[in-house]
Amino acid sequence: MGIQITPSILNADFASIGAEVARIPSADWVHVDVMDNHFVPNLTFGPTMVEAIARSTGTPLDAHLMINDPDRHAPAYVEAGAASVTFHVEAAAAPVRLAREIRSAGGRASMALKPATPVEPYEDLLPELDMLLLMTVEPGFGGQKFLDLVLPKIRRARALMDKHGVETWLQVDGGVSLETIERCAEAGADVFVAGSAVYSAEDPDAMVEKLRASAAAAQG
Ligand SMILES: O=C(CO)[C@@H](O)[C@H](O)COP(=O)(O)O
Repeated sequence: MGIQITPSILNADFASIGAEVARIPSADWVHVDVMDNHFVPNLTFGPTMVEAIARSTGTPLDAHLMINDPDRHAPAYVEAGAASVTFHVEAAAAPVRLAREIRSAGGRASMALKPATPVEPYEDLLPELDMLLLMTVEPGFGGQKFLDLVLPKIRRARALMDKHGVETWLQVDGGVSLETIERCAEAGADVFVAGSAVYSAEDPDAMVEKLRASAAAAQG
């Protein structure tokens, strides 16, 4: 599978979202941040917008649900066209059932952990997941500073994945840039969300390629 770069459109121009997505043809995924103003103090969009973005691009969508009650709402995002759906374990009532529902609806099931949520209690869930997302900022906003304190957790998550021999991808999200991506890759992450680093670059697509090269170099 190798390194994958998934630009977040949170800091893109929402008035021209189709054109903004078209600026990053080298992206492996497009990361869409769904926020409900309850689980996080910010509000973005719901399945209707995800459906419109999915129609506008051939690049698969990676929907990150920062919402309460994902048990009820997550399957709608698979129906809207997201190929991968991430729910937060802090918000899910029944994460195993939810991961299975996402998979049976045809999506890749992914679970996210906020920076202070430990990974060890969820070790046995890894085979149920296609991806584990470790947040490297507190969720809610783009453009925040990368939290180095998450690096040991990335290493521990990678060790648990190796121990269980699972194919689960390990994603990081928040403050990922040319300055921080190498540290994440060295620690064992293989899927990288980058929002402001991509959309504040003069050439967003060239930045996607630079990020990929940097992560690949760090992994050797
Ligand atoms: O989920 C989130 C924020 O909660 C992220 O996807 C950010 O949108 C990433 O933006 P940068 O930190 O890369 O600017």
